[in-house]
Amino acid sequence: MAAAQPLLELRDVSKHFHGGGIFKQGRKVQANKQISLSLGVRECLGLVGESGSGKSTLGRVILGIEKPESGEVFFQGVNLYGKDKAAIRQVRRDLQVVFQDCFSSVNPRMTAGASISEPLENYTRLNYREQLRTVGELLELVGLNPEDAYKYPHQFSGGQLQRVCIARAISLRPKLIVLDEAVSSLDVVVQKQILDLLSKLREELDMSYVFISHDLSAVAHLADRLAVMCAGEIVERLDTMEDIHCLTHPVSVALLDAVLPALPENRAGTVCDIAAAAKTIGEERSSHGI
Ligand SMILES: Nc1ncnc2c1ncn2[C@@H]1O[C@H](COP(=O)(O)OP(=O)(O)OP(=O)(O)O)[C@@H](O)[C@H]1O
Repeated sequence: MAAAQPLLELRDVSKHFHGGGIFKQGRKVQANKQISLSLGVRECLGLVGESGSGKSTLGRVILGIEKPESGEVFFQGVNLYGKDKAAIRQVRRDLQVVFQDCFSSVNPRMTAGASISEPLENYTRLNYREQLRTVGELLELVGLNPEDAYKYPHQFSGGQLQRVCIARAISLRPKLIVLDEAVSSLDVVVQKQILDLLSKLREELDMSYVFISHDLSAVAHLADRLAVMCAGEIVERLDTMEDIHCLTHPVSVALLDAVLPALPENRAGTVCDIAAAAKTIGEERSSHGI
């Protein structure tokens, strides 16, 4: 029997940029170098690495908005940079994104309801009443009230506005969401709430995530698998987060070292102890109500 087709598959993807301006003339930056990966239905891949390692570029490549020089990106079997534009448009609605900065992700002059409705207007033929009802349901799904549809971005807290952005991202019931540092600008309490929300929505709506972050503790909370990036390449992979203590690449170890255990009694100081703490940090946060 043939193996099930992965939801997302990258084959040998490479992307570089040429530095512009008088200070960077001709300098070539290899943002992604021969990256291959695949992702199944309802899976969450954590993509970690230090700043500039190419995570966000890879996220844009996966979203179909940053054409690589070489390699192929298949989503639901469709080559996102191929010739079949109709098929690409069809699968694009199943591919959404949530960015770090929720305030710049929405139009400050548009109500939350109008922002959430945008994808519905582009891709569906819902009438006004149906849109109103759908927006209300989406707001409830992300833990807000239907009346919040009439509020403007400045009337929300950062965590609430990120919920609005998540409501917009799930409005078309996508199959895959790229979460690009989606919780990084939030304080730890709100981070935990949004991670729990994302976890719940993944179950309820059968979605997959590519979760881009530099914070291994947040990734450990949500991801099933891990890819560590350095200088445009994937330098280490984990097929299960249970093995987080087995990471060996210097970048992985540095990321583990950057995870401070939440409680003083767990600060034993070795990389292995910190790895264990990274794995359990979500439980600690939960048990202490944060
Ligand atoms: N549009 C662009 N033009 C030129 N260089 C770019 C462009 N986008 C990204 N780069 C460069 O590509 C490299 C990878 O950047 P990218 O934003 O993908 O890294 P990152 O791992 O997401 O970093 P961070 O965690 O800081 O967001 C960097 O050296 C960056 O300067």
